[in-house]
Amino acid sequence: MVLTLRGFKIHKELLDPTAQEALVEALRNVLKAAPLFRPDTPYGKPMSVRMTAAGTYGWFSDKSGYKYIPAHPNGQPWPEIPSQVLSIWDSVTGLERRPECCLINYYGPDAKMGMHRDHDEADFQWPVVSISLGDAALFRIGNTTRGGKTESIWLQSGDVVVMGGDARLCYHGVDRIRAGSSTLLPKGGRINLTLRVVD
Ligand SMILES: O=C(O)CCC(=O)C(=O)O
Ligand SMILES: [Fe+2]
Repeated sequence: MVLTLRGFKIHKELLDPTAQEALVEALRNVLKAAPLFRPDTPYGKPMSVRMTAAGTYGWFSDKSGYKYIPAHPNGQPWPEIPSQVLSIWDSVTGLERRPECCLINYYGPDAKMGMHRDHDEADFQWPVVSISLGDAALFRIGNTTRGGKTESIWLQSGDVVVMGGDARLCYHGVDRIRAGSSTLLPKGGRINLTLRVVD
């Protein structure tokens, strides 16, 4: 089932439990090679989400701002994006072009993500694809400018969201996680993958 909310295409339960398990297994290797870290916002406050990445680029934030970087803060190149993840991109976008960054966000029980737009990429014609695994998250969608009315939807494990077209530059964020709502991740919490064409 695909829902459209303000141009965000939400593929409910696109990934069945077996596909979700396989994805978690593939991510285990990525996380071993590129451990989660907690970036600082440009305002100096640590983010509540921990993150890492796979692909040519990883997304990074510190006092100097937001940017894409070619290696993990520990100096190692980012691992490759797992093939299962690329197949999901292929199936929901139908594009020849593939993403160069798979950002991996880990939300513990108290983590959230403030309203923002993804606008550090070179070309906004390419969509952003987001994959939810583990605990459910209350996802809020706003407008192309900050403020105004918003709408929220719970994203469940296995849901895949495509932000393309006018929705590509819409504000969005995660208000909260419903801790314990999924048993997919052994330690609980939520993993969100966002796939982006960077260059
Ligand atoms: O966790 C989510 O569902 C959204 C993540 C997000 O918006 C981002 O990483 O830019
Ligand atoms: Fe985002």
